[in-house]
Amino acid sequence: MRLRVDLLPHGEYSDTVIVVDVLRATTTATVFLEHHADRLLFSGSIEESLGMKAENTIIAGERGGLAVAGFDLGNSPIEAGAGSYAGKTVVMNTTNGTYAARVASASAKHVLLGALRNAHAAARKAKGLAVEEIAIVCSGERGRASLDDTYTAGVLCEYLLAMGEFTLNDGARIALTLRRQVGDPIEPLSSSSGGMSLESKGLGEDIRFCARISESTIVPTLQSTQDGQVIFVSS
Ligand SMILES: O=C(O)[C@H](CS(=O)(=O)O)OP(=O)(O)O
Ligand SMILES: [Mg+2]
Repeated sequence: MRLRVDLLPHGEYSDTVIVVDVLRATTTATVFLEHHADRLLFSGSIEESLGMKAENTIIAGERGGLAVAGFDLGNSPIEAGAGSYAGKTVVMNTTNGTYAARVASASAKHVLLGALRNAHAAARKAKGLAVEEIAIVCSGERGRASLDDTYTAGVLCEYLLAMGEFTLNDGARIALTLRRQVGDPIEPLSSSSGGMSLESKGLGEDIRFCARISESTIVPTLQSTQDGQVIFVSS
């Protein structure tokens, strides 16, 4: 089986993908499902999100790390964890993560959302689904590779290598080398450009939350892409 890490979304995926945006979209998505959201709908734009306002719908996301005017919530996993979403659809749109997930969903057979929070569960689920390739797709930071997502990809690779044999691409070797050199996740997350930007906005507690490894067994899983709607549910 091939194990591939793309440091940025690439475009074409044939088998199983784990999309990573540890700061913060895939962490926050996991928390929404932990708190019983029926489903997550990843929209293509802020305008599309605002057009989906309805009863039993929560509109969440950010620009520049902060909640958008007219949205119910931002992109904070701590804020998401303060609510209960049973019977609700959460519509998310963020700068990097929801875009990467939409790119992967256009071609892959299976798409999972991974973060440090659900790393072990996401790796195990991907191993169970994949036939020939697991691709870990880092969302990155505004079109550039990011330390936080690359480190998280390294943690996922470590778990996967403990579950079986893989041939690795260069991206997987880079991610593993980073993970093996830097044990503590706080360091790469807080020194990444996304992490420094969150800290400067007073959102440092989110970084600490996102750095906790394998506390959740929830893996957001692509349910459908019908009519251009990219929907994730709990698995
Ligand atoms: O909300 C976040 O943490 C980031 C914001 S930014 O791109 O770093 O300004 O968005 P995400 O899509 O979760 O990377
Ligand atoms: Mg990010």
